[in-house]
Amino acid sequence: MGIQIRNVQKRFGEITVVNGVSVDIAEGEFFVMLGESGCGKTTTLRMVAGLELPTSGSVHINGRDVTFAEPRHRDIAMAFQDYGLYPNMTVFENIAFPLKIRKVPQSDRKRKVEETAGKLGIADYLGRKPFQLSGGQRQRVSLARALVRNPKVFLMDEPLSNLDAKLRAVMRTEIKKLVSELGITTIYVTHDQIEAMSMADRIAVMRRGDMVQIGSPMEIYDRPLTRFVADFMGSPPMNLFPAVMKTPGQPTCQIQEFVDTLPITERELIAARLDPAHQFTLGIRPEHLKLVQPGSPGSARAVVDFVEPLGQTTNVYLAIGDTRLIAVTDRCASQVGDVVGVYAPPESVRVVAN
Ligand SMILES: Nc1ncnc2c1ncn2[C@@H]1O[C@H](COP(=O)(O)OP(=O)(O)OP(=O)(O)O)[C@@H](O)[C@H]1O
Repeated sequence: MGIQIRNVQKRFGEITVVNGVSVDIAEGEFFVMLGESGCGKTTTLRMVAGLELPTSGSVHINGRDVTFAEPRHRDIAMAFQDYGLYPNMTVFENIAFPLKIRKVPQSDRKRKVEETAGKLGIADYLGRKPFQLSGGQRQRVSLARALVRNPKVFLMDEPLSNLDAKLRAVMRTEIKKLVSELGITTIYVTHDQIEAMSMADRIAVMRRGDMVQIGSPMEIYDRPLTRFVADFMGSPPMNLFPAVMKTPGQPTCQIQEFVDTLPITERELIAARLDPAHQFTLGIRPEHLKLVQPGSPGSARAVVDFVEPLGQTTNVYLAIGDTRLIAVTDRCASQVGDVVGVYAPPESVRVVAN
């Protein structure tokens, strides 16, 4: 049950845009495909929807091979960035439309429309036309229309990207709550890492037609496997430093103080996985760096380059020689030009493939 995507590849002429992607999405799971523009997430979603046929590979939905099935035979609902509402129909008629074409009796239709509109907080607008609604209300109507017939699978492509930041935050919580309550298997496409982190049970980070890492939001945030993922997830991004293994188990890095404090398990990992002289990257999240007295044991001397107070936290931009890094701290007394110590707790230092 759920969705199985097996070795799905898509070529448009000479260009391969999806590169043999495989993933099992569990029943009721909220699965997010996250990546930059053009990485193939929409194309992958469209192949699950049946709007695009794979060049090779297969898609199973709830145990059935639907690789070449028409979209309407897949028992899926879809919501996109442009709401796709019928402008001449009222909100009621828009939401009722999928029930009408499935010949659901009129009395059931009314009940289901009112129930779904209630869940999405648009019960008061059923008599209006789409042009009489705000963007957020229109998106709610579009979601109601998708959900009204209790689909098993819900596919969403950047449904919130036309909304302002505050409304996006509200809507992402609402969507997540609603689809979890209804137990619908969901694939959600976005380029917004905050949306992905806050909504997903699992995220697939996509790059150039591949799913480069799949895991829970915190797994991906805490243990990015590659430099690309480390850089992509997190704002401000992870501090990344080139490192090299000159002697097995003894890495050297631009900021040697951080490497010297690496716990032994990380050293073993490095020693086991990488050849001497092999380049890799060390990563440290900005919130894990600590500002300490200059000269404190295990710390590196840094100059404060810029201080960016954000209210709850402060971004402190630092320079250690030519190396730039960012620390996120609570309130920060440091001023531009101050010399501080920067300490990276060993357990927070990550070894990342280039
Ligand atoms: N019908 C098509 N013919 C040729 N190339 C296409 C076609 N559809 C998509 N592409 C190309 O495939 C690549 C992946 O597109 P896709 O829409 O899947 O990316 P995406 O990750 O969803 O990006 P975005 O966030 O911008 O929508 C892009 O380079 C795009 O130009």
